[in-house]
Amino acid sequence: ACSSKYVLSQIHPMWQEPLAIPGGDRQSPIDIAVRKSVFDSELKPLVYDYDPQTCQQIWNNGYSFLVEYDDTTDKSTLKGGPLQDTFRLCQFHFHWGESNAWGSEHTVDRRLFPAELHLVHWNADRYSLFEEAVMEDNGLAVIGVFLKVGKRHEGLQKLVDALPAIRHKDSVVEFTRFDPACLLPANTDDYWTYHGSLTTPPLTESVSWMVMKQHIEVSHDQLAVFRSLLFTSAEEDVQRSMVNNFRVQQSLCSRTVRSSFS
Ligand SMILES: NS(=O)(=O)c1ccc(C(=O)NCc2cc(F)ccc2F)cc1
Ligand SMILES: [Zn+2]
Repeated sequence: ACSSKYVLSQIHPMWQEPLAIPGGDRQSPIDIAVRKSVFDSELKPLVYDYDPQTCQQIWNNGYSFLVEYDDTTDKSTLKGGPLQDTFRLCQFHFHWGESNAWGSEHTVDRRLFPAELHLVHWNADRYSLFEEAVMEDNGLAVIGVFLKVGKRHEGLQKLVDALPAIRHKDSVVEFTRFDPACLLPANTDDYWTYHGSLTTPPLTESVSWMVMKQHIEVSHDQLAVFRSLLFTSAEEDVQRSMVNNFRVQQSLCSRTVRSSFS
């Protein structure tokens, strides 16, 4: 009876909250209460400069799928915004729900989106490796972009077409010449920014978050392919759909969310 593989979409144990959290007063994600955010005229536009040639592979890490970039040189960088230094792109990934009603990690005035994109960068001016930067206060910069279901996203399709090859945890395929800038909204000047953490263990409090005000649109069918991924490796008897891979909103504590727009 165990030989028949069946698929469950249950809350993955990983998303039960760990007990002890380092510090714990600047955790992510959060709800962005728009009327409580503070306009900061000092915030500059984001300056991103991504080289599609640095795209290397796409893989299923058992939490999400990641598109990884060569971050051994300053070829794909982010600066400006609230950032003092130059940050290198190391990977991007998504979080999504089992239905279009939820899936994002951040919310805006409690509004949930079906999915959220995270572009992960680390401070190459001050550290020499991601693993070092991830432990430091000003070590990481993550851009968050909300996804809404609507028209098909042409740039996303190349990525969607690669997903069946990495259905199971720990599967990886070569993935090249993908420009992550195509996943950014037209307007990247309007964002909210705050100091937070990784949203998956080890939840380290090293992230400058920049959440875009403008969302991008993907089609229902494109999002459905995300949900065809599995949390489980090929060897496991019970396969579990990779859905609801988001963390619940955390307390803002004494933090203020700043906006780059009034
Ligand atoms: N959802 S998110 O954008 O907040 C996020 C971004 C990156 C990571 C990550 O790199 N984890 C692995 C990892 C963490 C470490 F702390 C050290 C090494 C390492 F590989 C986790 C969550
Ligand atoms: Zn993430």
